[in-house]
Amino acid sequence: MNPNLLHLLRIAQQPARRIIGLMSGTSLDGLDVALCRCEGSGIHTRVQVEHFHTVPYPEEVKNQIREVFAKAEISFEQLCLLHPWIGNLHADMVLDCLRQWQVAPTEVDCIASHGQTVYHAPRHQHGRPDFPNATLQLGDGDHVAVRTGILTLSDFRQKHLAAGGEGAPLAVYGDYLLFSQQGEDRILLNMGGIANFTYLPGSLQLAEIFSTDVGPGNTLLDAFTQHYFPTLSYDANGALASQGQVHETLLAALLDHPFFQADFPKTTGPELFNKEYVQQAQTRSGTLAPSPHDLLATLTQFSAESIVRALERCFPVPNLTVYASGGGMHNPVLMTALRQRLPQCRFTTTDELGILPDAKEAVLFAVLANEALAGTPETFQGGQAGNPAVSMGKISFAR
Ligand SMILES: Nc1ncnc2c1ncn2[C@@H]1O[C@H](COP(=O)(O)OP(=O)(O)OP(=O)(O)O)[C@@H](O)[C@H]1O
Ligand SMILES: CC(=O)N[C@H]1[C@@H]2OC[C@@H](O2)[C@@H](O)[C@@H]1O[C@H](C)C(=O)O
Repeated sequence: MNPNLLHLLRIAQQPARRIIGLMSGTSLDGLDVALCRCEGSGIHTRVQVEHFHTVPYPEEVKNQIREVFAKAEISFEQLCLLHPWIGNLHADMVLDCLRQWQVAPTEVDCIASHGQTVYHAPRHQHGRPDFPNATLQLGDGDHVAVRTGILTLSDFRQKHLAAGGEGAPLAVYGDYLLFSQQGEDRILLNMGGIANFTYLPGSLQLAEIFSTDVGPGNTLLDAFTQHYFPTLSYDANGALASQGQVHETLLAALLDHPFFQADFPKTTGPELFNKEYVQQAQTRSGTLAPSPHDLLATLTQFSAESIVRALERCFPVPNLTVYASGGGMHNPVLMTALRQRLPQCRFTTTDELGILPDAKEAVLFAVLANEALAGTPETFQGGQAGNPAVSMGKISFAR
């Protein structure tokens, strides 16, 4: 037998595994690296985050990715080169972290590599009925495995697509395994480039659990902050938005899009929520030249309002505990708007559940890899459409 398979079998049979979860999201801010100790599997999964670090993307890396990011027309050569290039880049970032943490690569069982999403095209967004839901993450797993010497699982979203999902949100699987609690209806709200939430009913009924994207989290805020204030990459602590006024007519135009009326679950990305989206809403509402501060105030309210409306549509009397994560939870203007609009909800963060909010998505990919190795797809049997009962991740051996 190929010794790689014996190695895989040994890792799968261990009571616990050390797995590095990697996530680089739509904000292009960097690579989240979470070294996790995953014990057990399925609903018995226990995770301890041993180390976490976000390795910032240098400006040059962001620029290379931006050449293809969320663009319908690109250089095919650039796309081809980026796939191994990002794989090697992420591998080097992992090796740097391991050196800093004084952990040898041989002490890690597996890497769970999400890769860099460069294009997300659910059918409702591409609008071509003869083509399926599609999504593309770059950063080839074989390159990560060979360069680090660590078994790597990657490209998690394709199985979800193949089994009838939109390739996202995948958070629901890990959220269910780690955070379900009998007797408390929970919302796990992640505000990254795109905002999404998972609903975990206190009844623990698998069929009621679902996860959906709800609209822009920070993606528009980042785009216009960078546009008007080129030395800044985001509106830190909402400092710019807090100096502006919300334009109600522009806000109404921003919220007037079929995406918001479509049924849940649904997914989206910066392919829809981008500068053109805002410019079109400005044209329709006749608000052509709001000041940069007013525009950022309005866009922050837009992010908050799209989250609030999604929650209100799903739960007519939202009386829930909301566990926030992702970069948006550091924005007090956004968080205050959410609290004001949903006074009956209790807002906290996943810290309360033992997972650092900035690490949450990377941890969830470690959990997906743990399930692929040691769990069974049956764990999710009976889940809603959108959560197919499958194991995700492609296996790359290091040798
Ligand atoms: N102190 C802060 N104040 C305001 N915004 C912040 C702050 N810290 C982070 N952010 C926002 O969070 C963003 C990064 O969030 P995060 O890393 O969760 O996104 P992501 O994982 O790239 O996106 P996604 O989850 O959509 O894939 C930044 O681009 C910025 O907009
Ligand atoms: C295609 C893609 O990368 N989608 C991301 C993105 O970032 C947030 C939101 O849009 C979510 O649907 C998803 O990531 C998280 C980790 C998920 O799959 O749950």
